[in-house]
Amino acid sequence: MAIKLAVDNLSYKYDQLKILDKVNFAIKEGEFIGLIGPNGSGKSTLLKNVNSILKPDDGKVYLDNFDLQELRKKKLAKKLAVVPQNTNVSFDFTVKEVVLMGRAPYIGRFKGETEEDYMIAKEAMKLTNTLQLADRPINQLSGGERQRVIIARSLAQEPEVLLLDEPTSNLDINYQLEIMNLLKELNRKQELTILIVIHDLNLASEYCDKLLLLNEGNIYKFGTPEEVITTENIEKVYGSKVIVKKHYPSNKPYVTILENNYIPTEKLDHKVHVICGGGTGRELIGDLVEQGYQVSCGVVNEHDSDWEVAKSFDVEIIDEEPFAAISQDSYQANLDRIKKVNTVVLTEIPFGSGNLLNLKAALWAVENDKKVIIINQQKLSNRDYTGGKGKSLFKEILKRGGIEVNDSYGVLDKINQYKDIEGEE
Ligand SMILES: Nc1ncnc2c1ncn2[C@@H]1O[C@H](COP(=O)(O)OP(=O)(O)OP(=O)(O)O)[C@@H](O)[C@H]1O
Repeated sequence: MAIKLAVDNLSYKYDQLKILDKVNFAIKEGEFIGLIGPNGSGKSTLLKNVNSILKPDDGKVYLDNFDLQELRKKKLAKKLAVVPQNTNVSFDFTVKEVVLMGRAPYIGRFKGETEEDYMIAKEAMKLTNTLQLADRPINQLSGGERQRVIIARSLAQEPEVLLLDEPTSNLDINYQLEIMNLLKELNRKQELTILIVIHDLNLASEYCDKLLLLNEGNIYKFGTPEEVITTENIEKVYGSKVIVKKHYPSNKPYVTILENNYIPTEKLDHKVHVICGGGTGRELIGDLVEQGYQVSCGVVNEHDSDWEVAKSFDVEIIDEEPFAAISQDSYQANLDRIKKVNTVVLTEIPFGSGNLLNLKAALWAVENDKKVIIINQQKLSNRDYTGGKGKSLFKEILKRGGIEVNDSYGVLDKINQYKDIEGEE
């Protein structure tokens, strides 16, 4: 795909205050890019530079390899449309009139709108579900309705690139999804290239091909949602504790923000050890910590995503070097930890020769009268790469009293029951 929009070494200052500092990125034709970042990180300023409302102090923006500053306004408006953050319209135009304004770059001097202009405006209203509002004065509409009308106006421009500055901020959840679905459809069917400022990280992750994460006027990361929305990136840039899981069924990253005050300072007496790895324990570790349990986990490889989450919660970790098989020492350390806890949880880890000792640790736990809860929704046969050794250990754990549950909610239910029984004893 050809490069549609390129930002080359762009810097921008408001008075003497540097807001954007040597920003570089390129968007290919037909890409759907989300511009994310904390308040004040420079997203709107970047969009205004791309849209030529602001003139860069340094660097250039290229649209189809043409310097944007050199393009005549009408020509630019046929290629690039903007949905601004503020959708107030100063005069009391009707919706139909506002949408027709999108046709301005196509209407010759001293000429009126043609039949074709009306047809295109009507189509834009149909797409944005605003046709029924056509004769209403725009200033009497709700914020969400007005926002959809402004999107209709920009579609009437028949642009190749659409820039949107938080178009979903005033919308209720249904309209947010409706707008994002509409944008996705325009992007896929008409190959509209989209750059959208969006605060909701989960919407951004779900809908955008790539995300551009801004931090203090610099690009912190530009890549696929999987590359950008990681616990580490989000915590660094936004400064809040988060859990990043995969969202079902899209498998895109999904962020849950954990306020610090969600983590109880007083811990419960009940200790839980999570045998996990490869991201299978992330969600559960977060939930257990939030509920106040004393949590440990292992054996996990350093920098594995479970390890990252455990680290961010100061959970005790029995760890192994990155990508290394579990050593006897780590296995023993895992058993030593298990001796001290009330409950052991085995998550849905795929098993290979490198981590079979984690299954053995779960078996050891149940043989030593620990309560062992096993998350087992995905068939073991789909995640056993040990030629049957894993399966027989697994059967043994069940035979000796391991309790199966479907997911982390099931685990929390069981542990809450155990904790209450202990409290009564
Ligand atoms: N017209 C202006 N004059 C002076 N400073 C400005 C102006 N507009 C924005 N700024 C400052 O520039 C910085 C970046 O603002 P910008 O609006 O680009 O951030 P943003 O990432 O879009 O923020 P938000 O998420 O809050 O919309 C902020 O510190 C802001 O106060």
